[in-house]
Amino acid sequence: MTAQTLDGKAFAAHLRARIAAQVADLAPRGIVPGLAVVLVGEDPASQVYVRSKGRMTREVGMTSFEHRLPATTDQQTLLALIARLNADPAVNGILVQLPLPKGLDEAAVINAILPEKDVDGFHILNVGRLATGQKAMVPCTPLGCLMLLRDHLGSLAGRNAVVIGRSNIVGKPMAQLLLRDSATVTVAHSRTQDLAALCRQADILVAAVGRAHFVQGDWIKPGATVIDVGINRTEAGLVGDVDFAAASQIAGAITPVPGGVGPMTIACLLANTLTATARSNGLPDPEGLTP
Ligand SMILES: Nc1nc2c(c(=O)[nH]1)N[C@@H](CN(C=O)c1ccc(C(=O)N[C@@H](CCC(=O)O)C(=O)O)cc1)CN2
Repeated sequence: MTAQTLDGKAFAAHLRARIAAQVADLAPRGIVPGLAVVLVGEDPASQVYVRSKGRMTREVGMTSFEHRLPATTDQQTLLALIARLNADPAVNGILVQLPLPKGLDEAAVINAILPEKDVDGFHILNVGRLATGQKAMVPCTPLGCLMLLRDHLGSLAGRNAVVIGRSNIVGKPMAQLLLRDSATVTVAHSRTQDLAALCRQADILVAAVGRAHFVQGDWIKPGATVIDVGINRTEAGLVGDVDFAAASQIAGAITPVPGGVGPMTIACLLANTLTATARSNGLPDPEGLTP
């Protein structure tokens, strides 16, 4: 069997076009969504992601505000910038690019963002709202995974889902979203016993471990849908957490790396910015952009 490739790049392009149309619909009301991205330090990958975020924000007709601070920035300076962005009515969404340089308190910085402007969905209030089924801002990467899964499978109800990885950015919110869609969810991690056997029971397998080709072909249940969140830079280029060549012989569908989940992350950031803008203006949530 050769798995269907779930083309995140094409899906994300389509999603951005829909967002652009909804942004254009807001213009007659004098509403232009604004997204502020804060980058501290010079991490090369983060610089690439922030550049792409700025470009795509402008492409869908939103206003992009970029704040680049040196790696030596102290906590107080960063918090002062966030306070200014919180108070700025032109800014509907605020994102602090992660990881932050050592010495800065990531949790304190994230929790300083107004929850309604927290387009990353990392603020403790949004985490709690998602976990309790309330209206939340939802983290972009898991939201993108959910969109791909729903598009491919339709209903996720009753399906066995295994999420490998328990990070706050991907693993935990992914598990919450799958639960919300009535999947039966197991979160696996470095201490999980017989991970291969567990994965072989998964109708949906989400790999978010950050280790190149960690998930092997014979871990996959025949016909399963495999979502690879990993982005690992190796001598052979960019690869995922799943051995794509081997897994695609057994899976029913699989996301590639690059071109799978990655592009969905930025498209969902724009979706969240539009959602934040709509909510702050007392408008209904935009069509098809929230879980
Ligand atoms: N504040 C945040 N920080 C980080 C997040 C996040 O969601 N919020 N996620 C990642 C990085 N990230 C966005 O910030 C991101 C990662 C990957 C891609 C992407 O399109 N990847 C491409 C490959 C691009 C490349 O060559 O590196 C792909 O997979 O096809 C977009 C955004 C950590 N930080």
